[in-house]
Amino acid sequence: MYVDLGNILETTPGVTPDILDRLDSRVATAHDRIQTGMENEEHGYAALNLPETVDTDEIKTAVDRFDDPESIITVGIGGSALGAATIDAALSTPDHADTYYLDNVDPEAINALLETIDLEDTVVNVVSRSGTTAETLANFLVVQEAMADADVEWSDRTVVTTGDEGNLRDLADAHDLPVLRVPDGVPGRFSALSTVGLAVAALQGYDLDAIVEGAASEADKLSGSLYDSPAYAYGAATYALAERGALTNALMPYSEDLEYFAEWFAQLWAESLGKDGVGQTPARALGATDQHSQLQLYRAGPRDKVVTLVRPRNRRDRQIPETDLDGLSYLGGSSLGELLAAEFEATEASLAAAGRPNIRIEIDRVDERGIGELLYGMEAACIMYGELANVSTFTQPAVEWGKRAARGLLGGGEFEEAAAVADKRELLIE
Ligand SMILES: O=P(O)(O)OC[C@H]1O[C@H](O)[C@H](O)[C@@H](O)[C@@H]1O
Repeated sequence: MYVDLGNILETTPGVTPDILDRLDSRVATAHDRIQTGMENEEHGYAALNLPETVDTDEIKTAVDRFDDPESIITVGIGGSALGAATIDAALSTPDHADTYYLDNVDPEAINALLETIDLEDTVVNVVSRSGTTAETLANFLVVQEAMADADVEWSDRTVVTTGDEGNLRDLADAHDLPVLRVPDGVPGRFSALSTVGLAVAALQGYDLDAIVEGAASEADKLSGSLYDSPAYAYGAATYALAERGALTNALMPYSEDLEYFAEWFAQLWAESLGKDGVGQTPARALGATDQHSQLQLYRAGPRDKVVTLVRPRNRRDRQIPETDLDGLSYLGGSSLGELLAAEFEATEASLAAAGRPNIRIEIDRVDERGIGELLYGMEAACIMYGELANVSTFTQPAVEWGKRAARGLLGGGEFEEAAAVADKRELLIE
């Protein structure tokens, strides 16, 4: 992964080489803390050990029994869906299995899927770290029933990824389902490089070891200086920018294959860093498409953003046919890749000219190695940001409140505080 901070120095008042140099001594201290956490396998920090600890053979063996399915349904939410979906979206081609992610409980969407899919040729991949998430368990019960109704032996078509306890573990034990274990100390949003994120990749036949090698190459670059570690450079720079008012981080991949990566990044950044009244709001954009929709705001709206542009340095290309249409001759002889590169650089220039900070992130290619680099690099960046901002990166108490509230409102437990707040919604305008 390559991180180019060039434009933030030119565009952001107060972010000077001098500031980065001073920040670098704090990066060194934070790196020591991170290393201690990794060595002691502390909760959260243990995720950065995954390139060394993940057992790819275990994952491949667990899914071996499923022979080339037509479809894969992943039932999971948040960190239990986004990592797998990001890897899959980056690597999938039309000859792979169709993949679906039940990460919502919208009955219309689930009915539509279950009514059209061939359940006999489907593998169900159920993922929940806690094993207790209401949405995931509800969706799994629905899928299980649909399979039984279609005379499909659901227990032969299901693989579970979960922890040692919880409803999902009980269910797996009761039906003798194959179980992949969620490693200790790895929070959901940092679990893409574990059993949680790699089971779909294994089912699809992607090269798990190359994903892990990509991640390991970023791990090798973690050091006590932001100038030597692209991941730390990104974490430290976005922190410095947030301190100077860049409270939104618009992540804009110039690659359709990386569109989902922006979704994954949004959870990582929002849940990890949004604490104690601080944080940086992730926004999702896609280049070049959103140049024609969101760029106006990023260049001319409030000065409260940094734009992160992401692209592969190499990709398969396609020539644009020559044309003699008036005014279009400039396209002839170019390729779509060249046009996309010009759009990317034009966006950087356009933001910089308006004094808007932007950071460039590149990988060599969107392949197994590249996606491993990006996932690991951004996780390390996030942890570095969290250390500098002094937030508890690995907790999500605000989400827990909502989970308990939903359960309480459904009658699954007392939570009077939520009921009292819900009852106060009386300002109905019709
Ligand atoms: O994997 P699970 O335990 O089902 O959790 C799924 C998701 O639940 C919550 O919303 C947490 O805030 C997320 O961080 C987590 O990824």
